[in-house]
Amino acid sequence: MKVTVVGAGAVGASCAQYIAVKNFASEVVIIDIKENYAEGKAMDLMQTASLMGFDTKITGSTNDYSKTANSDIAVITSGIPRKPGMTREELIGINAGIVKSVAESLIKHSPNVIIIVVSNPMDTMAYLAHKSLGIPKNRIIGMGGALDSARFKYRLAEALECPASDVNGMVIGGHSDTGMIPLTRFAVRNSLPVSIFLSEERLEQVAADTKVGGATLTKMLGTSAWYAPGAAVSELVKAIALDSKKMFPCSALLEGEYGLNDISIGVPCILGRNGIEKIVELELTDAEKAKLQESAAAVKKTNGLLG
Ligand SMILES: NC(=O)c1ccc[n+]([C@@H]2O[C@H](COP(=O)([O-])OP(=O)(O)OC[C@H]3O[C@@H](n4cnc5c(N)ncnc54)[C@H](O)[C@@H]3O)[C@@H](O)[C@H]2O)c1
Ligand SMILES: O=C(O)C[C@H](O)C(=O)O
Repeated sequence: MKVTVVGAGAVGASCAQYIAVKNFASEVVIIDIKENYAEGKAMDLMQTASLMGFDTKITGSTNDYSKTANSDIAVITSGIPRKPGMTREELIGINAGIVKSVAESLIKHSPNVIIIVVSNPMDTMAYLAHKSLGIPKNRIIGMGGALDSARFKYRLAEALECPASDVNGMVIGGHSDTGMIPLTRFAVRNSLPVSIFLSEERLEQVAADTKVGGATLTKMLGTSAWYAPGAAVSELVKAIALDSKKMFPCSALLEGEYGLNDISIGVPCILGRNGIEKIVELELTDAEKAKLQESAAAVKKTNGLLG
């Protein structure tokens, strides 16, 4: 299993690290435009192999896509991150050109690759990859919901004063400060609805904190987060590599599901060796449906800014 990670920055390096440490891929190639940067990150990571006990071979390359040839999975993290006070949508002007050219270079050398788009604004960048490449829709996956759901679980565990491993919950909708939809109705501690333990007001606070999870960290760090994003990507890569058929909310191109068309947005997906193997359609309440429609309208507005 060969995995390419484009962008050797904070998220790309964290993603390569988690993939290697989980030890399921034979090879990870990191690629960046900054001279020697990916090579340096790859060497540094390789020097952790004997310490961390993994056998994955990590190499780096400065923009030479021939090194990525025949990748099974490629992750696009190239582009600029936001600074405190910015929205993800403000990154479109610079990141759209980067994501389009990177996606085209990847497909030239790996015609069967499954692409995971991370660069922001992620739902629009995933849509752009679909429109630019025209490959089967199961092979382009936007990563946002897996991260947002991890943050939802973190906030639920905080409110419940329990370990995150005791809770489960999912966030669907657009990967934006206002568009995320934490599905509080379905969230559980062990198998019990969290509404047994938390008041409506506390659950609303959990949802609100989840939605601004990225902005909160950007304010604290001066740039956006990387550990949880990298870990979330590594879980999607692992589910595809191991053909696990696990469910994650992913930004998927919709063709009528949830009443939406011509948009990539976060919905529950089953991941396996073919990428998105199934989009799961939930029975949403009228209020949840309205939130999803509103979230989709905002993503479409951003898509409209693509040249
Ligand atoms: N979808 C998500 O959940 C999620 C989570 C975190 C970050 N992000 C996004 O991921 C992106 C990367 O964030 P980061 O913190 O790693 O930024 P970063 O600045 O640390 O790294 C980005 C890297 O991309 C490289 N790059 C730029 N243009 C390139 C090109 N054409 N080809 C190859 N490499 C190129 C840069 O040289 C840099 O090393 C941002 O757009 C950020 O908003 C998304
Ligand atoms: O918040 C950001 O801009 C980066 C990323 O989308 C995140 O949620 O951490």
